Amino acid sequence: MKIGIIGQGAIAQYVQQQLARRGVVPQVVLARSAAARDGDGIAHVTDAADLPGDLDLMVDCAGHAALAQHGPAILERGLDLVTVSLGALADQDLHERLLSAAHRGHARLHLASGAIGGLDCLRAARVGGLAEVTYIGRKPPAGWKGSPAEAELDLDQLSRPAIHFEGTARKVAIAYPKNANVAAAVALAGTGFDATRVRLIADPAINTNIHEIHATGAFGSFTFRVDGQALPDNPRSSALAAMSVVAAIEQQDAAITI
Ligand SMILES: NC(=O)C1=CN([C@@H]2O[C@H](COP(=O)(O)OP(=O)(O)OC[C@H]3O[C@@H](n4cnc5c(N)ncnc54)[C@H](OP(=O)(O)O)[C@@H]3O)[C@@H](O)[C@H]2O)C=CC1
Ligand SMILES: O=C([O-])CC(=O)C(=O)O
Repeated sequence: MKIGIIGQGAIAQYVQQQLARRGVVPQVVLARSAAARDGDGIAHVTDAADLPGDLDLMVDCAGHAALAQHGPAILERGLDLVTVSLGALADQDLHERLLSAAHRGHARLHLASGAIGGLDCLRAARVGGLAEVTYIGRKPPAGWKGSPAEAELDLDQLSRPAIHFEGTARKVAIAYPKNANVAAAVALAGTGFDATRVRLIADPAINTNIHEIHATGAFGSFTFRVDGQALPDNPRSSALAAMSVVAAIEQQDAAITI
């Protein structure tokens, strides 16, 4: 597969390392600057129009702004796109633009599962009717740096768990673009952005990113919890999110998928 990657941060680097283990070197990186990293030897471009014509897949590891900036043009030229920036779809206008670009280009936008699991259960349960879905995200204070939690709490002085957001998945996905893509994943697999309830907690007693789903419906009830290790280069982002991108790439090439 000929792959291009958007971004060169913590997730993108993990993905590149894992691809290298599988003998795959990305053809191109779409970045904010065309200057290649020392020794990476990969072409860098800053505009989707400059991507090589023979790519099989683009992979967004760069966040909401990058998906909004490049996603529609990539899909419109007929290139499938894997993204980890699911929360961007809470913006209805962008959602529409991505959808119509995908239709026009006969391309697909694949949403990586990210730092959470259990989305298959929600997707199936939705068929019979979901009554209530709640997502609770809990991270150490450092994991909320650079988010609206800083305006609610003194993250450096926290001595007990503190809630800094309660509301809908739509609100949180837009307000916390670097931290609440998981809420968007739960919403998109389950009851949607406006019906999914979300609570975010900064907890000084933990050192993992803990994500929980509680769902009830015609199927019965379901609880999911993951204690995720953060990526060494970014305490905000769980390693599982980067792993899910690699898993999504592997699915694109597989004859049998799960
Ligand atoms: N679905 C999920 O569960 C999760 C999703 N995420 C999403 O993934 C994103 C990336 O995470 P992570 O790698 O840890 O973050 P980092 O901050 O480590 O890296 C972000 C990278 O994206 C690049 N970037 C930002 N905007 C653009 C743009 N417009 N065009 C091209 N590149 C751009 C940055 O470029 P530069 O170097 O120039 O700053 C940087 O290389 C998060 O912002 C979040 O939205 C994160 C964790 C979990
Ligand atoms: O990586 C995580 O634990 C979750 C995250 O940042 C997000 O949902 O955007």
